[in-house]
Amino acid sequence: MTTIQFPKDLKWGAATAAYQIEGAANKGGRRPSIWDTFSHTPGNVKNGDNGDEACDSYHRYEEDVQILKELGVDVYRFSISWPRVMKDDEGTLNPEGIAYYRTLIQSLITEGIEPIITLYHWDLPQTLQDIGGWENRETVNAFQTYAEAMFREFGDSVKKWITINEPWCASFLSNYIGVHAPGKQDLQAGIDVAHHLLLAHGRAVESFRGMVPDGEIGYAPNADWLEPYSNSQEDIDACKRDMQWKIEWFMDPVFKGEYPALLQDIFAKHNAYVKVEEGDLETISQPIDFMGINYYSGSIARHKKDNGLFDVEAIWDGYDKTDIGWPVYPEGFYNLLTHIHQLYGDVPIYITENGACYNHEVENGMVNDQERIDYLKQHLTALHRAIKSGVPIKGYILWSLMDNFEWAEGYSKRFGIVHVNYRTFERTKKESYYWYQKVTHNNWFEL
Ligand SMILES: N=NNCCOCCOc1ccc(-c2cn(C[C@@H]3NC[C@@H](O)[C@H]3O)nn2)cc1
Repeated sequence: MTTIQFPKDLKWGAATAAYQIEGAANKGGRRPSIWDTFSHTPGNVKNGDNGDEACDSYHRYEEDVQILKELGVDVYRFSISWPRVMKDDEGTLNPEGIAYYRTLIQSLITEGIEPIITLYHWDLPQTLQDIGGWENRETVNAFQTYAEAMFREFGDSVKKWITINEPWCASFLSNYIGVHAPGKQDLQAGIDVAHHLLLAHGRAVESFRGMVPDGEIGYAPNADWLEPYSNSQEDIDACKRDMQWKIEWFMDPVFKGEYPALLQDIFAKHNAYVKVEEGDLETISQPIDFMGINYYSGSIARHKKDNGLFDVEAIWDGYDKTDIGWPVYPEGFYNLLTHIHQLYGDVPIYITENGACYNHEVENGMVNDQERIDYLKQHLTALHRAIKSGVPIKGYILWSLMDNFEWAEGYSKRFGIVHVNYRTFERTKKESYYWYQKVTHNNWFEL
């Protein structure tokens, strides 16, 4: 048997996000977010699902903290619901919301689990969307006000912070492709939102340096990996264009202080331009302490003329697929991490999301999700290979602790290592939970 042994200081974690697990959407003074509006609009979310109740973690957080404690993780990554903690967009706190997160944070620390807070995990207050949302530069100011309030309230006990989760999803998937909230299909809107998300990231980092001097802050881009189908320049260039859309478009501004020219030229062909104001890139590119990487899947891909923005076509035939239909592609994880290391050097990296959708149900009190264990083994092996290649990986945070509201897929797609019964909210630890529990305790696993 082969064992995969990780560095002793690697942090093990699990992740969730507010709108996906909390529920209590209209309780405790929470205001509506764009995902409340989007999910309550017929046709946007599978089966008409919404986050009104979700996993009811707002009321069941004590049980969830115990599940985390038994899991043996070092860190728990969760997000703060902006509309739950801010009464308005001018900085007025909602005491009930603040109290909820203070209790959650203290519960985690009491159990020896380090909290990692994500400030923006897509649940923008609807009141800001009503003035244009992230397309409006005013939302950047409101985000900085919110971030400063959170640093003031929780910076004494929380030392690791993530500004923006998956800016590609929150900008292009949501405002150009249109499958996530607010559901626009406008390339210029996607570019404007992406720029303002990066600017909001930079503003929060600026505030953080003065307010939490002993803390660490980063952000969490997502990327997949596209491997050229052939060594033709056409296929190589097609893959490069699509990957730049997730990697360079969101990392060059932060680490190089510029947007990639290749994509700016492509966007210009569609009369879409990034509108950078004086000082924006200086704000965006100030140093951060780590980068989160969210990876799920990838595939080979090839040039296909007039296909989408980048004349590229992913080829998913022949791959094992998860239950959300994405190829199982662990080599892409290794390729992505070493590629990012080559591009940006020794920026410390946390894997802030990696996991798989398998929709097993409870049978005789257990959930046999061997496919998820196999996915995790393959991807942790790829991670181990990347670490051995010199990529500075500081932690692995599994998506997700529990089944939850998977955005436009609703509750039809289960990513958790803990099963959730959405009628009773009963939690059932899956076989993958027990497998991961051994990894977090031993820091190695057997292939
Ligand atoms: N590339 N072009 N696509 C064109 C067609 O896209 C159609 C749909 O696309 C996508 C792409 C990506 C995702 C996605 C979901 N998660 C999982 C969540 N991560 C944050 C956390 O909350 C998890 O729930 N990560 N990524 C969904 C849909």
